[in-house]
This record gives sequence, C-alpha cells and structure tokens, in this order.
Amino acid sequence: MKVGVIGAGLVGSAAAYALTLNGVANEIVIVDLNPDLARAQAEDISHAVPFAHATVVREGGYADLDGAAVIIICAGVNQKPGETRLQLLDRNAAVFRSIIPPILAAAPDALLVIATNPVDIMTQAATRISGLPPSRVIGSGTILDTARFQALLAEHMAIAPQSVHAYVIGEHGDSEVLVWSSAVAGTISATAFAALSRVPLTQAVKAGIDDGVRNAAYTIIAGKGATNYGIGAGLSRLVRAILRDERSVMTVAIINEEVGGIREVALSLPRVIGREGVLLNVDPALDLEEVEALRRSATILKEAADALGI
Ligand SMILES: NC(=O)C1=CN([C@@H]2O[C@H](COP(=O)(O)OP(=O)(O)OC[C@H]3O[C@@H](n4cnc5c(N)ncnc54)[C@H](O)[C@@H]3O)[C@@H](O)[C@H]2O)C=CC1
Ligand SMILES: CC(=O)C(=O)O
Repeated sequence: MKVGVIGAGLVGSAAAYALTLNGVANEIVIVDLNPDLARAQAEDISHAVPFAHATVVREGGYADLDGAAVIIICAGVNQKPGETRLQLLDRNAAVFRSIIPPILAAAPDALLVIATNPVDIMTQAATRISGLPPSRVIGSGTILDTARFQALLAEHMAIAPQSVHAYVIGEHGDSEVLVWSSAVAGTISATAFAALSRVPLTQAVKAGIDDGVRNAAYTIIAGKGATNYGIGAGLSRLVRAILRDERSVMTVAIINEEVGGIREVALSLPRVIGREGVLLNVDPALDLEEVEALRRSATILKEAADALGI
C-alpha cells in the first residue's frame, strides 16, 4: 500500500522511518515545500530498507500521491521552547488551506492522518477544508499522551507498558485529561495493582505522573528543540491499524457530534480504527472530575476553532 507523508521535517521523517522499519507500507512518498529536504530524507531512509522490509521510499510532488491509501500530514511549524500548541494555529491553518486541495486532487480516496499541531483543531480544519466525513480525517490526537501515560504508570509499577490500559482523552495539549478512574494493569485496576506491588498511587505519585505526561513536550523541546521519535512510532502504529483493518482501540481525534454539551468539536476519545478509518467511538466511563475536565477541554478547543472560523 502507498502512504504519503506531507512534511519532511523531524516528525515526517520519523514517521517515514518507523513505517519503513515496521514494514507497514510498500511505498512511501515524501512531499515537502523543500524538495531537496524531502529527497535527502527519502534517500537516507531508503538506506534502512536492506535492514528492514521491502519498501520504496521516495520524494515526490502531489501528483505522486495518486492511489495512496493514507496521507500523513505533518507539514507546518512546530513549537519553539515555551510556546504552546495553540499558538501555532494561524500559521498552520494557512499551510493546510494550501496543501489539502492538491492532496485530494491526487488521492481522493485516501484517509487523512493529521499530526500538525494544534492537532485537534488542525483535524477540524482538515475535515472542513476537505469535505470528507469525520471518520476519514483522523488526528493523532492523544495517542502520544496515552503512550506517555502508559509508560510512566508501567515504570512506576515495574511492569511492561503493554500490560497497562490507561488512556488520555480530550485536547492533545495543556487541558488533556488523564483517565485515572478506569486505568487497568493486567486484569485489575491500576490502583489495586500498585497497592499489591507496594507502590501505591498516592496523590503525590499521581501528580508526578500527570506532570510527566502533560509537560513531556515542553521538557523535550527545551532539551532537543522538538519531539519526533514517539510521534513517529505512534503514526506508524496508527497507519498499521488502518491498513491492516486491525480494529485496534486508539485515542485519536475526530470531529465529535457532541462532547459534554459542546457540539462539533474535535478531540480525542478511544475509538476503533480500521480500513475505513474510525469505525466506532468508545465513550469511556469517567468519574465526575474527569467529566468536568473533558468538558473544559472541549470548551477550550471549541473556542479556538470558532476563532479560526471553522
Ligand atoms: N501530534 C503530535 O503528537 C505531534 C505533532 N507535532 C507537530 O508536527 C508538526 C511538524 O513538526 P516538525 O516535523 O518538528 O517540524 P519541522 O519544521 O521539522 O518540519 C515541518 C516541515 O513542514 C514543511 N512545510 C511547511 N509548510 C509546508 C507546505 N505548505 N507544504 C509542504 N511542506 C511544508 C517544512 O518545509 C518542514 O520541512 C508541528 O506542527 C509540530 O508541532 C510534533 C510532535 C508531536
Ligand atoms: C510536540 C507535541 O505535540 C508533543 O510532543 O506532544
């Protein structure tokens, strides 16, 4: 299957690299405003192919996206140290207005996977600009935050993150909601598992994990200028779920009809992912505090989307 990657920067190249190492696509076309960068990234990644899976990785123009099953969009600006994701909105909305029409002209049947920040509102913008149904325009949303939550909880309990089922929902950003009330380790609640392991989830422990998840991007950007490996792996995982019709549950962002009384807002909830995109929304059980936090997150996103006029 052919996968397009728009944006050959740190995120786009990490996604293309992860797709190659994981054998998710048999052809990857990288498109960028700077074709020399796209060509160099494609050439470098193609040198990993002999160590991985048979994949053609090449630079291309929009016409080369013809027949692509999925297009990952990670073009635009990223955060500078201290900047929030929402502060990128106007600049990246302008980029989307210019790139989505030629993408659709070349690959009208492709699913769009959005990574550009602020990813929830960019997903809403991409859905509106493209006119595609919300189930076919999927923001990476909180897949990365969910991975960070699972990693930190697993580290605390000294178990594999694959044995932790805990989700982050809402905005991919400052108002995101860590769903502690339904976090599971193995077959029991994370709270019970942690107590059994003599590392109880005290308020201080939970606050530390919350801070580690919510502020991971700020910390990493302060240290290396960007984040790319985690999201690259997450995008590869999401595209795999689509192309293999896996029906995996992932916390992705699409436009929701209504969340907490707020209509037409894009944010993340757990959803079943398959070949046609989002197949089912799985509203999680939340306690009262989480319900209120999700409503607050939806309000922030809705106000930002309204200000952009989408
Ligand atoms: N959703 C998530 O979890 C994450 C999202 N991001 C976001 O991904 C985006 C990309 O980040 P990086 O790769 O670090 O940035 P980068 O600056 O390394 O790469 C962006 C690329 O987009 C290209 N570009 C800009 N305008 C374009 C246009 N009109 N047409 C084609 N290409 C264009 C640039 O030439 C550049 O190569 C940012 O918005 C960043 O905030 C970053 C990390 C995680
Ligand atoms: C930059 C970003 O969105 C992240 O690493 O979460």
